[in-house]
Amino acid sequence: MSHSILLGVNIDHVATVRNARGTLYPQPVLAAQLAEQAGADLITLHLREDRRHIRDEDVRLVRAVLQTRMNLEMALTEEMLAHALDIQPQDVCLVPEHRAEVTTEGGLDLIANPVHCGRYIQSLQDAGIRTSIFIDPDHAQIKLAHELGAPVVEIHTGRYADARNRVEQQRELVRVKEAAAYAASLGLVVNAGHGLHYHNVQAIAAIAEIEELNIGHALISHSIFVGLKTAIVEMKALMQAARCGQS
Ligand SMILES: CC(=O)[C@@H](O)[C@H](O)COP(=O)(O)O
Ligand SMILES: NCC(=O)COP(=O)(O)O
Repeated sequence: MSHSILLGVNIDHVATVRNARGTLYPQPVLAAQLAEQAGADLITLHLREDRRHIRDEDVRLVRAVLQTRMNLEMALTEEMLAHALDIQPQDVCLVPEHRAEVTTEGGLDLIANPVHCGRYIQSLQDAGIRTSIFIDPDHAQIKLAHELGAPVVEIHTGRYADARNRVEQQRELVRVKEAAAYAASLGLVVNAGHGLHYHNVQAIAAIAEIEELNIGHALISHSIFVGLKTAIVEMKALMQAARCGQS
């Protein structure tokens, strides 16, 4: 457990803006460099099968210039495994993908296919790539992630973020807290992410077992109005204040 908490900036939606018009700008690689200069502890990017935002060239460019750490999110496909083994990011986060989804809808279901998931974890770990599992706050899934050899889990905070009222939000917060404590008790590195923004991040950042938050859509959205540097500085300040019990 640490007094500081790391911020992974997910730059997917810089590419969304670029792809909207098919221009060369805004460049995700420039966003990655500016984010690092602003204090991002790592850069997260999701190379989706449908390339709706981040594309193969973005991953190569970012990997070539990154000073901190690349966390590459990918589905469990042979194509994506080959990309990861070629690019050699410091971290990979295995996430479920469904083409029709607007965004990631849930954590990876390890229980449904443990052998398949275990093979990807083993291949990545054998290549020296630290493997994280994007996972629901579910003890059975977390236990299996540990048994399959994943050193890291990223707890899906989507249900917390999408809660329709305070009661539901509190219930989901308790699930995240209990899952974080359980994962840490197994010796896993515990991260969290999805749907976090400037008004809901505090309660998650205050969870002592969580080492890193990956935040993208809300931060990039805010940067449209205040700039990327300010958006990152503000988010890190909120996270750190929450971690130190000052919010
Ligand atoms: C796994 C996760 O929650 C996000 O990092 C993921 O990238 C969401 O997908 P989009 O970025 O396409 O919304
Ligand atoms: N894994 C979560 C992530 O990278 C960013 O998710 P979001 O903040 O874009 O919802």
